[in-house]
This record gives sequence, C-alpha cells and structure tokens, in this order.
Amino acid sequence: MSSPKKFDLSVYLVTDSSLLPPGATLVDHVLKAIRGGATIVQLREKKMATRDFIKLGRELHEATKPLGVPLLINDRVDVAVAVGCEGIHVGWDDCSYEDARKLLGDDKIIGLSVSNKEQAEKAAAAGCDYIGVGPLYATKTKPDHSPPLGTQGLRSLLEYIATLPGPEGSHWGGAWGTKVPAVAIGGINLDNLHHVMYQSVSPQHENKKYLSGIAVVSAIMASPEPEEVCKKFRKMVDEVPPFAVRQSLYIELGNAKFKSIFQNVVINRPIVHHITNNVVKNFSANVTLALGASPIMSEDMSEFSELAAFKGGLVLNMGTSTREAQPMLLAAVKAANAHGNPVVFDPVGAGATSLRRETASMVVGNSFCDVIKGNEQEIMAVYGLDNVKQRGVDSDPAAAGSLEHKITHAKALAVRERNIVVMTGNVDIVTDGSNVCLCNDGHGFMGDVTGTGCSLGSVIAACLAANPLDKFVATCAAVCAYSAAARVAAGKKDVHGPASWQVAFLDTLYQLRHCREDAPQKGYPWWESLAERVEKR
Ligand SMILES: Cc1ncc(COP(=O)(O)OP(=O)(O)O)c(N)n1
Ligand SMILES: Cc1nc(C(=O)O)sc1CCOP(=O)(O)O
Repeated sequence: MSSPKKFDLSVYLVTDSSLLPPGATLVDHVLKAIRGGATIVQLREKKMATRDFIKLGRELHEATKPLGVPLLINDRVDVAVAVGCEGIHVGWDDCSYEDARKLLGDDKIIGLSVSNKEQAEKAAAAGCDYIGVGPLYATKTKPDHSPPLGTQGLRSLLEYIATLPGPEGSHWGGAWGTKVPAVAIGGINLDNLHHVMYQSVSPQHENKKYLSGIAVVSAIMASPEPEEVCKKFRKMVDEVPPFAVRQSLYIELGNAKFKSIFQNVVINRPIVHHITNNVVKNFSANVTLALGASPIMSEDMSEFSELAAFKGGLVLNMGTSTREAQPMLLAAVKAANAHGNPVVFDPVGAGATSLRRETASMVVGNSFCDVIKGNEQEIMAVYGLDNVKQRGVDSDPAAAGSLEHKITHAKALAVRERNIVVMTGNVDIVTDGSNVCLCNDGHGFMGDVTGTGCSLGSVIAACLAANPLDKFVATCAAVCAYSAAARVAAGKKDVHGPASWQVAFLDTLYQLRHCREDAPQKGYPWWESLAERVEKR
C-alpha cells in the first residue's frame, strides 16, 4: 500500500539521450535543466543495454540526489532497484504496479501512464502516487503512442478521473481522483503550454481537477539551451494558475477595485498589439492612448515574438481579415500564448460567412484566447451553432434571444474554452462560465460612430495586461467603464451629435487616468459609481 510522499511535478523532465544536441552529455544536460527549474527527472532510455542503463542511472542519481530532485526510472524496476533512486514510471506493458510496489517498497514513488478511462480505473484501483496522462498531442518521441487526447479529451479524462474512488484503506481515502497528482505528456512545448495549463481544468466536477504539472521530452532534451527553456516552462507553470484556482478566488466588483484596474493601466503602461480591421485602427489607437496604454499595430509575423516579449496584450479582430491572413492571426496568438500575454479575440461577423466562421474556429481551436468578445450571433457562431445567420457584421435585432438565452450561450462558450466571454448588446454580459456580470449602460451614439464596438477590445486588452491576476474583474471594469464613458460623454454640454460625441468620449476615457486622485475635487466623479451599475448574477 502506498504512503503519502512529497514531490513536485511542475516541470517533469523525461530524458531521451538520442535527442541531445551535438556535444551535450546527458548528466550535464539534466543538471542544466534542473538549474532552470525542472522539478523531477525520469531516466527514459529505450535502447540502452541493462548494464549501461544502470551505470548511467547511478551517475545521474549522484548528481540529482544532492539537489533534492527525485530521479525515477522508466519501465525497468530492476534498474531502479540497482540505482537506488526515488522511484519508477511504468506503463501497461511493463511490470505491474503491485509487483513494482513489492520490489521497491512503500517509500518509493510509482507513477502510471493513463491514456483512457479503462487505464484510469486501473490506476485508481492500484492507488499509484501520480499519473502521466497522454498523449496530449501527437509526438515523434513515442512512435507507438495512443491517439492524442487534445485539450478537450484531456479535460474529459481528468473529469472522469476526479470521480474515481481510491483503493480501500489507502491514504487516498475515497477521493483518489481529486487528490492524485496528474501531469500531461506528449507534444508539450513553450508555444502550447499556456493553452494546456488553462484548458486542462474539468469544471463540471465540484472538486475541480487540474494538472499538477507537465512532462516534457523533446522540447528540453533537444534544446541547446535546456536551462533557459526550463526557466520559461517553470515560469509559465508557476505564473499561470489553473482556472479552477482563479475562479475560486473571491471576485470583488466594487468601485475601489474597478478604480485600481485603471490605475494599474496608467502605472504599467502596457503595450497593446493590435491586429484589427482597417476601419477602426486610428480610433482604437486613440482609445488605447487615452487610457494610458501604448498601442502598436503590426501584421508582420517576423516581429510577433519580439512584440510579445514586451508582456503586453493582444487584440485580434477579424473585421477585414482574409483567408491569406489566417496563418498570421494564428502566429500572433501563439506568440502571445507563449509569453502568457492576454489575448482578446473579436470574431467580427463570425456568423455572416463561412470564411469568417472558419477563421474563428481556427483561432479558437488552436490557441488560447483569454477573452472572446462579440455580439450574440458572433458568440453563438464561435460556439459552433451552424444555424446562426448574421447579416453583415452588426448584430441582428430580429434574431436576438432573451437575456437569459444570451447568458446561457455566453456561459456555455466560457465553460468550453475556460476563458471569459463578453457578449455585447443592449445589456453587455461578461462571464467566466460561473460568474456573470451584466452592464446596462452606454449611449445610442455608440452605434453611429464606427469603431466603438471594436475599440472596447483595446480597453479590455489594456486592463488585462495591467492586471494579469484579476482577469475577470479587469474585463468587467473595462466593459462597465467603456459604456459609462459613452453615456457621460453624451451628456456633455457641447455634444450635439456623433462627431462631437466621439471627441468627448475620448476625453471622458482620458479622465480615467485621474481616478488615482481625489475624484470629487477634480470634478470627475463619474467612475466613482461604476460598480453600482453592475448587476451580478
Ligand atoms: C510522466 C510520464 N507519463 C507517461 C509516460 C509513458 O510511459 P509508458 O506508457 O510506459 O511509455 P514509455 O515511456 O515506456 O514509452 C512516461 N514515460 N512518463
Ligand atoms: C514518453 C511519452 N509518453 C507518452 C504518453 O502518451 O504516455 S507521450 C511521450 C513522449 C513525449 O515526448 P515529447 O515531450 O517529446 O512530445
């Protein structure tokens, strides 16, 4: 019977010496990876003779043991016993869990592979110390791998695992599935890690199950810079809290909290990279500047990675997008995802044509968008409801559903994508799938000035980039302040129509910079009551 053990699966390095760059040696490479932040190591040498495997294992263990980093052996219990290392990882063709436990004793770590529900049930009945779930994506490192799970498959397997009882009388008690640590494996690299971490939560189960880490072979073993790569893996795993953890935090939608969101924009002055439609570029840049953030427009893939390194936000608006632009859109989101930067996706006209539908599903299916913002028909089209017929890019009032119907669709998309959905309309809806915030504000002039809908994406991106640990509240604050500013601007004495309103609107947004100061004295108290206009559901 297994006993509780302490080990950290955050960045799990699984070795393969055949992938090492020229001149590198295995022990040195692993030590560099540990310096970068690898937390546990598995020696996986599929083609090595037993004697060499043991020799290498001893040499590696001598290096890892003083650092307190556990060393596990892949498949071979005999090698693990000879090396005397901390444990073993076995699959379903290897020595059984029960035999491995008998041979290794109660104190050693034993991990099992899980690719499907049947293996999950067996692993739960055995009560192993952790599970390696995969393959997440197709990988050349394990040519005989099972069909890739993808993030949706991983999520549903984790969800199933969370319901499994542990073996009777073990320390796992009756809830093995919610307690056993799980790592994902297969095709994980720095480009998809952010996506993997966010989308690996199983929200349906009340004891939400999420990953304890990721296991990686080629992205570390084949890199000439294992220390740097591991630093990046570790930073992303540590900094991107699983959604379940963030959702369980208290959500504070108060006036003071909203003000702090805009204060942080001024203090941090985040860069907001825009790939947006030609009609709104100028206005979106001015809106971004008014808040105190820094806009940049670029559609050249060769600079996306450098732009993302500035740690700002990305606005991806497909208003005037083309089929040829699809790889460019995807490259921008992937660069943002790789740096953990927030992405606001505006699937303009997603319900209008098959090209737009295709582009939207390509972006959402292959990347992580922190926020998807659209009108009712756009959100429904992104969700995959084929019967949505949008006329042009505007919302179609004739096709509008009830508020409850809209909330249901917005929540369903947020739950599926593990993100935040903003459904704009007479009442703007912001939801992360469980919390819902309604904002009933704005002014009719918004519909008379082109770019006002799209530029909300710029405000959300600036607020997210400046408040990365408060994404839901930042999105609510952005939506509420934007429509409140529209109303306040329309009430100014020198506003007579859309043109003068547009100028006043920018001025009103600009006033948010002063919300750090004593508002009543300044005479700009409109933001003081923002949160009071928000209805929480
Ligand atoms: C952490 C982790 N998870 C899964 C595996 C796969 O193990 P297995 O099914 O035994 O396949 P091989 O590694 O032997 O090809 C793993 N090694 N590590
Ligand atoms: C060792 C292993 N096990 C897998 C599983 O699905 O159980 S996938 C895999 C290889 C992972 O290598 P890379 O990080 O290079 O894709």
